[in-house]
Amino acid sequence: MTNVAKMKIVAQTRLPTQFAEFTLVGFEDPKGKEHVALTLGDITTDEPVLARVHSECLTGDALFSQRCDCGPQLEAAMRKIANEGRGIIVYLRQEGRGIGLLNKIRAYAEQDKGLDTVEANEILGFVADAREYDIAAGMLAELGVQSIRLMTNNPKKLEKLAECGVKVVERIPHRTEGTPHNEYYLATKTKKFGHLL
Ligand SMILES: Nc1nc2c(ncn2[C@@H]2O[C@H](COP(=O)(O)OP(=O)(O)OP(=O)(O)O)[C@@H](O)[C@H]2O)c(=O)[nH]1
Ligand SMILES: [Zn+2]
Repeated sequence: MTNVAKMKIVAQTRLPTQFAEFTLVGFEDPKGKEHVALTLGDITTDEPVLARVHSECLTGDALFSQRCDCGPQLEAAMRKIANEGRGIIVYLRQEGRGIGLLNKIRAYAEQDKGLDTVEANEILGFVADAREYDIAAGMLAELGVQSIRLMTNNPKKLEKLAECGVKVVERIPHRTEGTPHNEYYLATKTKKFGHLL
């Protein structure tokens, strides 16, 4: 298959959370970068697996930032998977849409001056979205996942995963409640990235 990164499972363990006890699987990609998947139940059968492919957002996922919707989206995904008793979260370490944490902070600083999220990336010399999904495809393949029902609002993500050979049988809308701080960000995602919000 093309566009599938060779992913190595390095270790795995139980991960008890308030939602369910997941299995946490630690991966290393061909460049030595670390990624994780959270799995619940048997995800190797031919029944499509409820899935979230989540790109790292330290500010949203861990620091409760209200500039974006990442934290609530991650939490909602864990909750939905727990309710079904089966699913997977592929957690990709492509912070800041692939530009890294410090550059994302630089981009936020540009947004503080009035630019939108796309213009801020561009003024810093980056493309609007540098993310790749070959690593997600490699993780899903390594874990024996055959097809997924993907929680996302991002049509580009569906396209890119399909290009990497991931069989997405259904898109499940994954909206969260906005805050006064992320209203403009979500509007820009709709306008410039075509997010279905
Ligand atoms: N460069 C940059 N990255 C951002 C910004 N806000 C959020 N991110 C990153 O964007 C990624 C999340 O992407 P989103 O566009 O929110 O959502 P998505 O994953 O494309 O789509 P959904 O599946 O619908 O959530 C994470 O890696 C965040 O760190 C920003 O203003 N600038
Ligand atoms: Zn975020």
